[in-house]
Order: sequence, then structure tokens, then C-alpha cells
Amino acid sequence: MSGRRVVVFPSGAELGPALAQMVSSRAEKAIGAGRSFSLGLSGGSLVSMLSKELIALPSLDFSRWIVGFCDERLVPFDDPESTYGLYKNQFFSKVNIPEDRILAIDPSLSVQECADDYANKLKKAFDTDQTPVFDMLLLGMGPDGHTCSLFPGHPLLQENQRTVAPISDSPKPPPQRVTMTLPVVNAARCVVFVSTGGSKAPVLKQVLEDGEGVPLPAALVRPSQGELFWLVDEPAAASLTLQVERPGPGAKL
Ligand SMILES: O=C(O)[C@H](O)[C@@H](O)[C@H](O)[C@H](O)COP(=O)(O)O
Repeated sequence: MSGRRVVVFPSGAELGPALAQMVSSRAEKAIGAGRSFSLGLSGGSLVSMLSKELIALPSLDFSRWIVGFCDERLVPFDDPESTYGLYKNQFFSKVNIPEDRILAIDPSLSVQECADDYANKLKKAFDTDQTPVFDMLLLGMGPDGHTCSLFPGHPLLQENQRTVAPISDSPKPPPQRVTMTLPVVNAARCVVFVSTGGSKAPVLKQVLEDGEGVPLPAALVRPSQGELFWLVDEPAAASLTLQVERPGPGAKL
């Protein structure tokens, strides 16, 4: 890991544009190197923040993007709980990412088949039997310290064979989901957590500063070669004592 950076913004209003700038710069780098740009998305408040800010950026070339999901809820796309459905309405319908480069789950399958099918989609898109290496993964963290659909104390935290796993006992509804596993998350070139709001302050402190006890899932995200960023707002950072960055407007990350 090339060092964790904790970056604090006054509020989501400043964080959002900085996140979009990060995505755009990593996309430019990948495409400039002659590759596609692979991006993994998460749900929660990230959906609207990211969609709004990316759409606002001028002249982004989405034709060489490959978009996957760090986790997804096993519900139909038109269910309000579907992360794909939310991105479709707020983002995919407004930009020109080729449809076959959006790697979504097949919600008509059983949870086990759905995980296998999604793992196959990754395998084909990345043309590898090995762990796929995403250029960038965007993650959220729940108040319990979960990320993707990797929950505290769950056996899936030990998964080291599969790239994608099913979960049918998610403590957060809906219970059936598919999730990338930690080896995929930790293989990415750049991982960015986005966490905002005062309700995240205690868990953020625990994940970033508490070296004792069993680490929470979000603390197990440590990309082996890649960058790790935590983009947070002042309320979420309120309890932190570690050294953080407070970038000025327009600073590039
Ligand atoms: O699948 C889910 O249940 C959510 O997507 C969830 O994992 C979310 O990412 C975190 O709870 C952080 O969400 P917020 O950033 O909105 O707090």
C-alpha cells in the first residue's frame, strides 16, 4: 500500500467535486496509458453525489469506461433498493458508457448463481482468471463498519478464493446480496472511501485510529499496491486525532 490519505472537506458540497476530479484524473491516466478505465461503484449516499458531480464535468469520454459494482442487492432493477437502478436513473441514462461495459448482476438468478454469473462477467471483462485489478473502487462504510456487503464478524471476511461471493444473511436488508471479496478490493489501483455526517464519527475513529481488537471490515481494506483515500467531511472527522489533509478549493488529489 502506498500510504493511506485521510482528506477532510468542510462538507459534502466541497467533497463531491474533489471526488469527481479524482475519478476523472484516474480515468485520464488509464485511458492515456492505452487501457480501459475500470471503476467499481457502491450504493448509499454515494450514488447521488457521484452522479451529480460526474455529469457536471465537461468533456469526459465514457466510451472506454468499464463500470462494475462493489456489491449489489439481489432485487429487481426497478426496485428502489437496487443500486444499479439508482445509477441507471441518475447516471448511466445521462452519459455514453456502452451498455455492454456496465457489469451488472442478473437479479433473476438465485443468489449463488448470481454471484457466479457476476464473477464470470468480471473474468470476461478483465480477460483474466486471476483477481481483476480495478483502476478505482469507490466505497461507503456503514455505521457498523461494513463496506461492500462485508459485515463485521461474517465468515466472508475470510474468503480468499472467490472474487465475488453471495450473502444471504446480510444484517442490513435486503438480506440477499452479492459482493466483491477483500482480495479484489485490495488488488485495486486506487480505493476511495467516502463517508460523511456526524453519525459516522465514532466508527470512523475506530476504523482509522483504533489498532486494538478485531478490525472492522472497512479497516481490512488495505490495497496491496494501490492508493487508499478516505474522503470525509468535518462532522465525520470530528473525533479524529490523526493527521489529516484539509485541501484548499480546486486542489488535486
Ligand atoms: O448496500 C447497502 O446497504 C449500502 O450501499 C451501504 O453499504 C452503504 O454503502 C453504506 O451504508 C454507507 O452509506 P452512506 O454513505 O449513505 O452512509
